[in-house]
Amino acid sequence: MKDVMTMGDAMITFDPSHNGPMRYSTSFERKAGGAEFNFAIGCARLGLKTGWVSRLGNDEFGKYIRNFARGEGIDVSSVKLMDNYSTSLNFKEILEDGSGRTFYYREKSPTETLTEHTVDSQAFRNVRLFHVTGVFAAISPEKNINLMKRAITIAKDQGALISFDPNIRLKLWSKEEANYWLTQLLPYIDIMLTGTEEADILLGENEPEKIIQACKRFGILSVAVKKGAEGAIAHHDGQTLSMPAVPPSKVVDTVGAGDGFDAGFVYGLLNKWSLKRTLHFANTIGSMVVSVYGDNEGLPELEDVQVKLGEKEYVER
Ligand SMILES: O=C(O)C(=O)C[C@H](O)[C@H](O)COP(=O)(O)O
Repeated sequence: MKDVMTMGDAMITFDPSHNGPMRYSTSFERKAGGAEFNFAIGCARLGLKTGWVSRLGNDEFGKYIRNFARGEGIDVSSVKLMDNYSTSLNFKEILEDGSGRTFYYREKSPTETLTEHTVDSQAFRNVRLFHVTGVFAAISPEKNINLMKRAITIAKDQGALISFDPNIRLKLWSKEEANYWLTQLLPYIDIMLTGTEEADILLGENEPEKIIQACKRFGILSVAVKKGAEGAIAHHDGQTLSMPAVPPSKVVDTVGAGDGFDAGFVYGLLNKWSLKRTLHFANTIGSMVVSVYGDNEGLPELEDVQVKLGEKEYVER
């Protein structure tokens, strides 16, 4: 039995060695990223038994990403390296305030080869939670929405919860396309993890209370609305709670905070924590991610969060 399963593309992420406009960035650090991949790392570091379904290029970068995931303790038995495909790339621009832009080179993603017929359907059985996001959907909308529906149905039939982060990337598709395809997934979703702008595209609502009500109309009973530095509002078990963000020690790179929040939120729900504890835990992880460079380098292990929350002592030497 796995705690968590996810499916999606991963990329080599090039982080600039200096902040500022990308056109002046002359050196980069080679790392790895991708929404579902970051989520899987976040879950695995918290101690959840995690699996990831993907396709990477049969190249040096694909081997690096697969080894990286394996090193994090993620089950990569459903990650295959494909001949004639190159691993996707992503160059990051980071501005002075930690915000930035991404530049994708992923026109022919190896996950194109992942179909209803080639996917290992066994991967979705016996999992407590299956996490999907709009990034994977955006890569090949028609094929991937069908694949996601099929995988979700397998997981759900065996009792899994389905969590969903719209992760709408307007460099990959338009608002209209995102709305058309992603709304098809909503009737299957149990846990919605969204930002307000994404919710506006998806549900036509950008106020947390209205987002929660709109989700309910699709049968989505657990909702977290992420508002970055303003904190988050969540609804679960009939209770709605708003909590401020946990102030980070510094903000150097905001990418990956949402994925980290998602991992923390599902961790709390899987452990049947109170909504208050779950939301504070997820906010804490988000704040830890933004104070470290990289999409997933700041994702903490469980012990790191416990130290941050004052639940455990940090012993220096
Ligand atoms: O896979 C993609 O296309 C991505 O955009 C990867 C991003 O690194 C993460 O998805 C970060 O997303 P946030 O956690 O919302 O900052």
